[in-house]
Amino acid sequence: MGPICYSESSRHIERRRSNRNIGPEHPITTDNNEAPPARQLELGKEQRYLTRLYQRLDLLRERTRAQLDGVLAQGGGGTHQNRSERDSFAGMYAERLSRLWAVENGLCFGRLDLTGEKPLYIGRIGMADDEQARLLIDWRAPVAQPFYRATPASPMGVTRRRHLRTRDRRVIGVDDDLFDLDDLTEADRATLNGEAALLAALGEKRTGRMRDIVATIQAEQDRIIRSDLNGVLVVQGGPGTGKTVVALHRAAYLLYTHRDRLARRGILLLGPNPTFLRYIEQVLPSLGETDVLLSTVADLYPGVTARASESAEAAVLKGSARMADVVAKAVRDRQRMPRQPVDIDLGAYTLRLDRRAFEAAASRASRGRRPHNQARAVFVRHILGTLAKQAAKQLGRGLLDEEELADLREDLRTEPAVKSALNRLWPYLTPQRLLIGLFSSRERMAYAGLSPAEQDVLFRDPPRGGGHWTEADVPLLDEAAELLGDIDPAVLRAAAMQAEEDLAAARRAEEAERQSEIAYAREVLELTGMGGMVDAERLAARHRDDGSHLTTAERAAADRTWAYGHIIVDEAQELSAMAWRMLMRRSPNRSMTVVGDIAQTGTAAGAASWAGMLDPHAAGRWRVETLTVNYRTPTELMAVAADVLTLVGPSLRAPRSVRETGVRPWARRLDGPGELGELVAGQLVPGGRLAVIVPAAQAARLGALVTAAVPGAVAGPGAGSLEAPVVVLTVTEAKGLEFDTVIVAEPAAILSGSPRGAGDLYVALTRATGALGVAHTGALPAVLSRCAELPASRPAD
Ligand SMILES: Nc1ncnc2c1ncn2[C@@H]1O[C@H](COP(=O)(O)OP(=O)(O)OP(=O)(O)O)[C@@H](O)[C@H]1O
Repeated sequence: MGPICYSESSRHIERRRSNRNIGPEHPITTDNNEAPPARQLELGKEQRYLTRLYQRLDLLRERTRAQLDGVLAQGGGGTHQNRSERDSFAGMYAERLSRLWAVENGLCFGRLDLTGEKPLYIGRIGMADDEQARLLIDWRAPVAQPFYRATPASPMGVTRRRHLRTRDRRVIGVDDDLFDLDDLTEADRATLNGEAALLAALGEKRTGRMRDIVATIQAEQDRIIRSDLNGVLVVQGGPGTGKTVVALHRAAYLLYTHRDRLARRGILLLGPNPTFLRYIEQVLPSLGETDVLLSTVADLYPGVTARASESAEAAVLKGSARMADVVAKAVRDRQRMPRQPVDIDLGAYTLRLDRRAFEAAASRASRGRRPHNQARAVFVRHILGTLAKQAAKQLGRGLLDEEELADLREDLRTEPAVKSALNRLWPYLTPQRLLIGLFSSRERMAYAGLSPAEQDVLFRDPPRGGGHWTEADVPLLDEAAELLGDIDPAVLRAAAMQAEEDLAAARRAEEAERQSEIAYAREVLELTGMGGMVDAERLAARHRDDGSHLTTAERAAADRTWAYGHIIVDEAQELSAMAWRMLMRRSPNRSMTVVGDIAQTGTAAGAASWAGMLDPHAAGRWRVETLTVNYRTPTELMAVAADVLTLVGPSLRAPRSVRETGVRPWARRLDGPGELGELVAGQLVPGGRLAVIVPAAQAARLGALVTAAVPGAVAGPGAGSLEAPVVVLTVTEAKGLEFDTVIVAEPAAILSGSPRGAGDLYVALTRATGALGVAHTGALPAVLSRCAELPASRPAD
């Protein structure tokens, strides 16, 4: 037994293989499709099966909807327990229903024929009939594994792997890989062509949103998706090797396989920026999984939205590991005795706190490594004790018994002068207040160990309003929160009561929120087809009450100390040492998938090696898997990118591309930047998406030129950027994304724009799935000499 070999076509296949660099692990397949009647017969058979599956899906949806309706119809009355039981049933049915709706497209995409067994159909979810006979196998189930892993060398009992291509509810194609030559029938010959599914998927126009690849996962990717949950798995791979998409499928796989553990603790998926999260956000729902928290470092600290920008120098310094020590010292600075003793004027008499009294209280407070805000209670108790004794003496009351001293202590506690002295000596601190105080005082920065030059980089006046936090501040806030601990809720409540105006404003906001929830509930009802059956206002009210309805992801997002069941980090090479510390606190069990490419590191605070970033936290507990095949960028484009990669590191190797287009990348010299708009307009392909990737320093100017010249073009990563036919982005903004056509503008400025300029240019050149061009006003960098320089006004044919 072995892979099929037609005399004529095998040579053809070998040629296709070397062209597309598909490895020997792939079964040999042909695109011999000449047997229409036999092929039609196969299509008809598969259509009948698919129709049956959709009928079953419709039935399950109807049943689930009836169950949900039944629970909701019971209303909101009864005991608390009744209500909470009903809520959890309603939540369960609603989730099941949305899962059943999510799998409409591509419900079933494969069939596995195994020796001596009935064929298994593989799809997005598992389904059985009322007698519990399997109709469809979830792609994540162990029995589905051969669909992705079987090779001629190791067929895993598979005789045939069939890819079903469907549109809406119709079968439009079947492509087979055969592993058994013995029983080759006429029908088999008509459907052989296993690579077709992959190549068809890769050749499709991009929509601006990442799609799932569940039908065409490749063996090396499948191994990563199903890799063990424990420990840190690093997935290293060049651009376009599927790291992101594999990470997303791994999240879906882990939720399926370890649902109990992960449903409680949740999965966090960290991406580089909000645009990237929007780009990938549809993949998990299309796999039927909605309860994964997608976030960026900038959004990981509850209550802070870090969008301000700062110099690269400041970001690098804030990201360095020694900032942990700086923050710790900044906290200790707030527990220091002033140079002079503190006099507390109580009108009738004056109390004095000297160094001895302070140090005795401070050393008691610091025992047991309590966080600052909790230690404050011990400090205050001690100081009040000292002051009470002094007061007794001054009042001439001599020795007091314990009870009298306690009364005196309590009296002193409420004295404004005492309160104010205590607040100076050991203030309640929020992380925000600590950092603002640190960066606006050279004296405090010096105490925390920052040199005068570093103080110049970090100094900033205390901010007037919100919106001043940067991404690099977030791990520092988190670090500070660890050392400070929570503030006593009673203290917080008292402070909140004083803020009456805020409360009134909050009430008004709440009413607005209520209205928007009702509007949202209406939309949900329409979308799920439940309108008419359930009242939107009642549904909204249900979801407003006490938070018990929140999903795991929502609860985790609001809790800084949440420990996730698993964390997936994409573009992980960009994370600073301080960001890793923050993440590791959220992953005490060190169950993580870390996805990235050291060669694409753009930020100076990012990784130079995985060991450098992971050894401090998970020495001996991380393993590396490498992806080697580029599914995005055609060979011709990758050749240009590979030249640039040698500037990043002479020993680095670009991944091999799975396909070629026959179109060479071009370069076009512009007489002035003003020509850029016209050039871009000439490259538009109907229905295709084009990105112009520009140096950060010229983003505003070039963005304006392109948007003025091309209708519908968008500059920057804001709303609508993913859907626009043309978008102008910097390299940082384009990281992780892909487009049909890419034009890299002013590559020399990208190269010289940062210490990691070569890495940036490499990233920019590898964003295209189809065509690549370079537009330059100065000389073309020598490293891009492989591009065909176009003298004429028409850039490429
Ligand atoms: N097995 C597959 N079947 C179909 N498409 C695939 C497959 N693997 C990857 N792709 C496609 O290749 C493209 C690149 O994938 P992805 O963005 O995950 O790569 P990446 O390694 O994260 O790239 P980068 O590091 O450049 O951001 C995507 O369009 C993805 O859908």
